[in-house]
Amino acid sequence: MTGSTLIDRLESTIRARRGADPATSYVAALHAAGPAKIARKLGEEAIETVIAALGESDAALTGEAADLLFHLLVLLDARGLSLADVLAELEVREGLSGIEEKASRSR
Ligand SMILES: N=c1c2ncn([C@@H]3O[C@H](COP(=O)(O)OP(=O)(O)OP(=O)(O)O)[C@@H](O)[C@H]3O)c2ncn1[C@@H]1O[C@H](COP(=O)(O)O)[C@@H](O)[C@H]1O
Repeated sequence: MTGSTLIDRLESTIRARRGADPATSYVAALHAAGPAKIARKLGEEAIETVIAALGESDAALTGEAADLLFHLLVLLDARGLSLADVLAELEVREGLSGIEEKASRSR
């Protein structure tokens, strides 16, 4: 399974669950709690990922990283954005760093 297929599917699910019943949907519960709650959860997951990276097993780190990525997708979706927008920005930077590399090689 390719990463992009999984991410596409997860992003569609997140979009579809936005307006679901908060009692049965975690995504809907996050949206019902508001953007500050979504941002706070992302921050918590980031901290948990750092803690796992510094002293826990690879399995623990993988699990925390999955939580982090999931909450990032929810946060982006809440702003009408998607991972494709982030990847587009990284692509621009890749192009820029290629230009800088060429420039420094020709100096
Ligand atoms: N991938 C995920 C996913 N990863 C993590 N989580 C939830 O993220 C939360 C992580 O928060 P914590 O570790 O702090 O655990 P917690 O104490 O339960 O969280 P809080 O009560 O503090 O908010 C947990 O409740 C997890 O269940 C996820 N919830 C949903 N998904 C995907 O989103 C889809 C839609 O989910 P629903 O909206 O619930 O239908 C699901 O089918 C899944 O594919």
